[in-house]
Amino acid sequence: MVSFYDREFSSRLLIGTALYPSPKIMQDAIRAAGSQIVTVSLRRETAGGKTGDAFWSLIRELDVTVLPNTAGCKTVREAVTTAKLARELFGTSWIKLEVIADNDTLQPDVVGLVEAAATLIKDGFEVFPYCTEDIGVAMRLVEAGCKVVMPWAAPIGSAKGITNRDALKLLRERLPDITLVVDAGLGAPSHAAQACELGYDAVLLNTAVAKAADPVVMAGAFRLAVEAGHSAYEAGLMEARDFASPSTPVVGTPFWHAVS
Ligand SMILES: CC(=O)[C@@H](O)[C@H](O)COP(=O)(O)O
Repeated sequence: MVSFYDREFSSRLLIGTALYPSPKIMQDAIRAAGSQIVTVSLRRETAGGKTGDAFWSLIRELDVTVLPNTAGCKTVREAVTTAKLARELFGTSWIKLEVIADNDTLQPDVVGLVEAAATLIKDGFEVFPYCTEDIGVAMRLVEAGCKVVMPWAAPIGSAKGITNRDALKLLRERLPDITLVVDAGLGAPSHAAQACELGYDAVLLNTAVAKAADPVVMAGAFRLAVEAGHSAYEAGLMEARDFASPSTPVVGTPFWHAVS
C-alpha cells in the first residue's frame, strides 16, 4: 500500500486525463492502468474535443480519487487562486501544485513553488508539488509541510525517462519518510519500473499512455511495470559492481575427470 496524506491506496500508478483520442479511450485506459488517483486540470484540454458534463460523468463512473492540478499556472497568485477554485469544485483539500517557469520547457518555477506550497498548506491544503530533482528544493517543500514530493524524471511530455538517476536516488535516501512520486517525462514502462526500483512510492504520467498507438494496452503495460519495479525494490536489488563474480563457483576436480 502507498500512503498519500494518511490515505492508503493499493495502486502506485497515478494518471492524467488529458490528450486521449476520445473520452471512452481515456476511461478504458484509466481502468487498464488500475489507477485509483487521477489528476485533472481546471484548465484542461477536453478529451476528444468534447466539453462539459460528458467528461465529468466519465470520471465519476471510474470511482477514482481526483487530484486537481494547477497546470498552466505561471505565478504564485495564479496557482493559489486555481487551487482554491479546485477545492470548491472538487470538495478536496488535495492539490497537485504546478508553478511553471516558462512555456517552452514547462520547467517548474521552484522559487514560486515553495512560496505557493507554504501559502496553501497554511490554508489547510494537502499539497502534491511538481518539482525538479533538486534536493534543496525538496527539503524546502518538506519544511513547508509537504508530505508528498513529486520530482520530474524529465520535462513534461518529453518521454525521455529518468535523466538524473543519482539525484532521484539521493532524494529517496534523504527523505525516507516522505511519499515520493516521479511525475512527468516517463516514456516507457521500463522508465516507470526504474523509478519504483529506486524506491519511489509511485509514478504519475499522462502523455506516454494517452499518445500511445493503443493507450489501453500501454496503460496495462505501465501497471505491470510499476508492480514489477516495486516488487524488485522490496525484494532487495543487488548493487552493480565493477568486476566479474562467477555465478557458478568452480571448486575442485571436474566431475568427468574424477569418474574416468
Ligand atoms: C498530467 C500531468 O499532471 C502532467 O503535467 C504530468 O506531469 C505528466 O507528465 P507526462 O505527460 O510527461 O507523463
